[in-house]
Amino acid sequence: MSLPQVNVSPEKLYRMCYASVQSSLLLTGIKLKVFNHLSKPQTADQLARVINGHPKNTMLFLNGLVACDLLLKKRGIYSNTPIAQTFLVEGYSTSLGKGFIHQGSMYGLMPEDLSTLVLNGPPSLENRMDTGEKWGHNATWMANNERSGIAQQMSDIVSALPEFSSFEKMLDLGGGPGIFGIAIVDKHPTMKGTVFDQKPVVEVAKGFIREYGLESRIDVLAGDFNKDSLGKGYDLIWASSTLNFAQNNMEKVMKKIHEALNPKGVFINLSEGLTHEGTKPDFFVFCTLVWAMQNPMRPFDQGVIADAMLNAGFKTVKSRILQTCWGQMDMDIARK
Ligand SMILES: C[S@@+](CC[C@H](N)C(=O)[O-])C[C@H]1O[C@@H](n2cnc3c(N)ncnc32)[C@H](O)[C@@H]1O
Repeated sequence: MSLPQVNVSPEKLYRMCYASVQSSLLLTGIKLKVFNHLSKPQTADQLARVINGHPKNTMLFLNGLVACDLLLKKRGIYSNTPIAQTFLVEGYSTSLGKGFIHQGSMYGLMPEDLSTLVLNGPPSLENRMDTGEKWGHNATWMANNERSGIAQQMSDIVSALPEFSSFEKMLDLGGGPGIFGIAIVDKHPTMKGTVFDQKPVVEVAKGFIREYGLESRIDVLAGDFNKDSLGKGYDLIWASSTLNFAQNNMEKVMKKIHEALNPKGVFINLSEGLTHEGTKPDFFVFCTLVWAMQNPMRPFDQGVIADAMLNAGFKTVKSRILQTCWGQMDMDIARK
């Protein structure tokens, strides 16, 4: 009897099996405030005393975080790497820890939970994520997701549009905490803006508008974009990661957007755009999988938004694929 002939390596499977260790290390580091403490370099024993931890296991845990490149270790002294220092220390406008804890609890499904979703489909309506209360609750940490790079990147792109200087009024549709709208309005000397979202969410947006001193230029409009008017007279409408909630109503909502724009107005949508029959880019396949299983909506396939824009009467649509810190995304720019 001889050993089997193996022509393919199972290494990828081992790595997938242990991938959840990395997310547990990240989330536990946030929970135990390790990154706050390691803003000041220290040994494992020193940190164990601070967090009241078991010395050997604290050292093993910190070694795991070093393997993830979130910490550095030099002669037994641990310190944050720049990515941990910028995004995982609490109390900054770029702190992402709170959001990761929330998202981790949603994505960190145990195999039995995922089997239930695969076998039984979405849970009852009470667990749905698209209620105004849930989004209102999440809007504060969502702001840090937005202002940790992507809002800056997008406002650079929008402000480089040839017609940008002529814009007088914009709408941030499904704007959440409103950071994209704030970043775009801030690039313009006079343009006014409105953040449209569900009532509990715009209440949070008001706080951020105040924080950036834009109360005289940005207001909020509470409503449901599937049912309510979006207002009118906009030169620019911006929507990011939000039209998934209009998926069953896309034709109507896109027509509303078209009507709410002034002649020659511009609608820009930023969303995931899945390709290869819904299997790429892997970042969005992974990060949308659980909510798509739990909710009625699903991630967009590439080109769906652009087609809807043309069907609603937009004259031209230009589509771009962008590398962002939220993964590869599609920007569709429609002109009326
Ligand atoms: C994923 S968040 C995106 C927020 C922000 N645009 C961004 O890119 O970070 C989706 C937003 O859509 C809003 N939303 C969902 N359904 C909506 C509806 N029917 N009417 C208005 N807003 C809605 C949610 O309240 C939430 O703020």
